[in-house]
Amino acid sequence: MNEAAATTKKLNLVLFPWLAFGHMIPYLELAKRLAARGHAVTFLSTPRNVARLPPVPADLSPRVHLVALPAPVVDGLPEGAESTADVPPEMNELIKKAVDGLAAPFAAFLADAVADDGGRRPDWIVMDFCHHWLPAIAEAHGVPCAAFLIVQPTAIAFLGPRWAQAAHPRTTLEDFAAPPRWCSSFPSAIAYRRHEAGWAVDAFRPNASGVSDIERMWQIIERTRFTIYRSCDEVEPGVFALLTDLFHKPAVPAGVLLQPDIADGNSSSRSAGARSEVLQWLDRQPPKSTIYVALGSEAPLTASNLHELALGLELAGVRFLWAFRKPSGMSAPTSSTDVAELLPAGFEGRTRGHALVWSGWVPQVAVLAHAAVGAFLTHCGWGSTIESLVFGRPLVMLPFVVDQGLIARTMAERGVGVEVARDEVDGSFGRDGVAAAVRSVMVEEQGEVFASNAERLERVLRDQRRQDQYMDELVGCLKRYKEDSC
Ligand SMILES: C[C@@H]1O[C@H](OP(=O)(O)OP(=O)(O)OC[C@H]2O[C@@H](n3ccc(=O)[nH]c3=O)[C@H](O)[C@@H]2O)[C@H](O)[C@H](O)[C@H]1O
Repeated sequence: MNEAAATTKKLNLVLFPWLAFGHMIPYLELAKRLAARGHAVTFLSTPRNVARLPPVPADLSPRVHLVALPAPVVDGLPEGAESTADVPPEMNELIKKAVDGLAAPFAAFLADAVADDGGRRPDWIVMDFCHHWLPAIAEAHGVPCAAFLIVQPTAIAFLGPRWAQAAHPRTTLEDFAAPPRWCSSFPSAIAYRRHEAGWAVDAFRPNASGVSDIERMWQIIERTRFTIYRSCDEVEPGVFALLTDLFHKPAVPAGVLLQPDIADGNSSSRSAGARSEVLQWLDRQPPKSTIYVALGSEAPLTASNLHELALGLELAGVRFLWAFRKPSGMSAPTSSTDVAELLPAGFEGRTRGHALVWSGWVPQVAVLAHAAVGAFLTHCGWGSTIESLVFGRPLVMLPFVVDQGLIARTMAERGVGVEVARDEVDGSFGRDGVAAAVRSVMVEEQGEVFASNAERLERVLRDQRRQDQYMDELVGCLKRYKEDSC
C-alpha cells in the first residue's frame, strides 16, 4: 500500500473489555473516538452488559457495532451475573471464569468475521488484561492484537514485567511495600502500604479462575504488538518511556478519554432519574463549598469503616454529597430508610441541610463538573481520579485495592491531594483522620495549594487539541504496527 492510501485507510477494529463497567466505559469512549475518525468498531461483551451500556451518539452509532456473545454458565455464578457489578468482590474470580468461557464463542465470531468477504475482516483486536487465551486464536487467523489497559500505567510499571519478577522475586507484603529494586528510576515514594500489599501478593498467585492476574497481564502484553493506556505524559510524566523500556513493547497513551465540554450528564439514560435531583441539590450550594464522596462499587468497606467515614464527614463540618454504596457483603439499600439503617444513629438528621446521601446512580462526571464541588473524597479508582483531575478538583484519598494505593501515592506526590491517615498494618482509619484530611483540603490554608495544583493540571488536560493529538497518534500506531510487527 502506498503512503497516501495507508494514511486515509479506515480500520476495522474489535474491542473486547473485561466484564466490569469501570473497563467497559473507557473502552466505549475509545470506540467513540475511533468511530469519530471514520473507523469501524465492533464492541464485544455479553447480552446484559451490552443492554446496560450508555447509548452511543447517533452520528457515531453506524460505525460502533455492539455484539453480544452468549454469556457462559459458570458453576457458582448466579444466573444473570455478567459483570463485576452483579456480584460481591469475592466472586470476581468467577467473572474471570466467565471471560475464559467466552473463548469458544469468540473463536466462532472471529472465524465468521474473517471468512466474510463483505469487509468485516478485523484489522485489529484490542483486548483487556484478562483475555490471555485470545492472542492464540487471533494468530491462527493472522489478525494482529493490541492491549488496552485502563488501570494506572504507573501501577503496571510498579508490578513490572516477567523478567523483573524472575530476577528479583517479590512474594511478601514487605516486598510490595517498597519501590521495585530492578528499576532505579522509579519514584521512591510510590509503593503499596503494608495493609494494601496483600492485593499485590495475591495477584501474583493463581486464583479460583486457575490463572493469576499478573500471568494474564504478562501474556497479554507479551503476545500483543503494543499496549495502549488511558493516561498521558501530562498526568504521569515519563511513564510511557519507562513502560516501553520495561516491557520491550511500545506503550502508547490514549489520553484521558474525557471531554470537559460534554460533561453535562445528559448523555446517559441511566443517570436521567438521579441527575436532576443530585444536580439540583448541588445548584443550591455555594461555589466550591461541597465535597463529593464516592468510593466506587468494589471497595471492600466494612460497616465500621462506613460509620467512621460518616462521623468524620460530620466532624469536618463541611457540605458533602455522598454517593452511598453498601459495605461489601450486605444487600444493596433500596430505600432511604435502608440507607439510614447503615449510618450512625441520628446522622441524617444532624447533617440534613448541608449534606445529601444518595444511594442511586450518580452522574459522577456532571457532579465533578459542577461549580459547587470543591473536592473529591475518592477510593482512587483510575477512572474517578482522571475525572477529578480534568475538572481541577483536589483529592481526599481513601484507597483500597488493585492500583488505588499507588494512584493515591502518585497524586500526593503531584500535590493535588492528601490521603486519609490509616494504620500502616491493618489499614484501619477513624473519624478524626477523615475529618483532618477533609478539612486540610476544603478548609485550611494548605487546601489552596492542593486546589491550585489541581487547577494547573486541569488547564493542561483541557487542551482538547493535545488530547485529540494523542488519539491521532494512536491511530497512526494502529496503521504502522499493522504492517510491521514490532
Ligand atoms: C479495580 C479497580 O477498578 C476500578 O474501577 P472502579 O469502578 O472501582 O472505579 P473507577 O475507575 O473510578 O470507575 C468508576 C466509574 O463509574 C462512574 N460512576 C460510578 C458510580 C456512580 O454512581 N456513577 C458513576 O458515574 C464514575 O464516573 C467512573 O467513571 C479502576 O479500574 C481502578 O483503577 C481499579 O483499581
